[in-house]
Amino acid sequence: MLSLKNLSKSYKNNVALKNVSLNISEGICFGLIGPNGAGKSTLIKIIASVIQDYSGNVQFTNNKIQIGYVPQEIALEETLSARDNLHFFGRLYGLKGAVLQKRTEEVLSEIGLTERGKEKVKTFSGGMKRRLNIGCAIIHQPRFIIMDEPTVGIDPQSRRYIFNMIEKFKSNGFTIIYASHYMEEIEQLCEEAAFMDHGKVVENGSIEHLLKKHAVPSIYVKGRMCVPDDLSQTCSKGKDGGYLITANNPLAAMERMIHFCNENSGEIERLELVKPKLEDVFFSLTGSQLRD
Ligand SMILES: Nc1ncnc2c1ncn2[C@@H]1O[C@H](COP(=O)(O)OP(=O)(O)OP(=O)(O)O)[C@@H](O)[C@H]1O
Repeated sequence: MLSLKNLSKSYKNNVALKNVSLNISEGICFGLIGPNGAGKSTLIKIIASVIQDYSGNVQFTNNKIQIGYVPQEIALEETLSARDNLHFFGRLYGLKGAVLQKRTEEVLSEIGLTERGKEKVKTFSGGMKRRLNIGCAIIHQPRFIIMDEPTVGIDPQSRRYIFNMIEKFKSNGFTIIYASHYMEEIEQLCEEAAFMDHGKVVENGSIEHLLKKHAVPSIYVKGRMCVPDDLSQTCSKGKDGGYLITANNPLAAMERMIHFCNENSGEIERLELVKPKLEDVFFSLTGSQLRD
């Protein structure tokens, strides 16, 4: 367990974190979500010990736990090869000799760069750099991996590759903290998440709990028909000329639509349940006002 208690951090007059407390269980992927400037990177840097002048307490149950930190900005030496970058980071973590050689080859294979190991990083695509950035963070085999927006600016293939790596980390019992703006990534990868805004945790819990508490399901209906008065209050225009109706009991709303249509000789072309999304939770908790 990682326990964060009353973490606060200011950059001169700018308050980045205000009394953040969280418990993060081991063996899960924990998502950090929030608009620009919410404080996610600051929190991550405190956990990774990159920032040390803060108030509050960071406590790991296992004091000897090793951390791998994947920073938001790619931190590689462009003029060196992938292999030499891995060597460099491995040596920083105290690896040497045959162990360092073995780990370097293992990591190159894990990040799909064995064939390109000799090439200079400056010739790499965004996806290759992101994968190598992760490789440098796991060279010392940490069981706790912190990733700050690791899929920014990459193609779907590299993203899929990184997701598969994360699934493998999870099946090996590793703990991952994953910050992202991409809500569908958090939904797909994480068991639990915290929403941050203006330096505070505004909500946290399991993804299921967050969706249940903050997002209302909807139904989508399209056809030659009207919407009954009792559903029209929560009805808005959907795509392709259909209607989106939010309803706490979507199955009852679907039944109501079918009956109403039958009674009024309408015709339904499409009727679907629209599952609530984490994005709905995000806007419900943080609003839609721009942050810059
Ligand atoms: N080195 C710094 N000096 C001054 N202010 C900073 C510094 N780093 C962050 N801040 C400020 O602290 C606040 C929190 O920033 P932080 O980078 O932690 O947020 P974030 O949620 O990670 O944002 P983003 O999604 O844009 O990466 C912001 O107001 C930011 O401008």
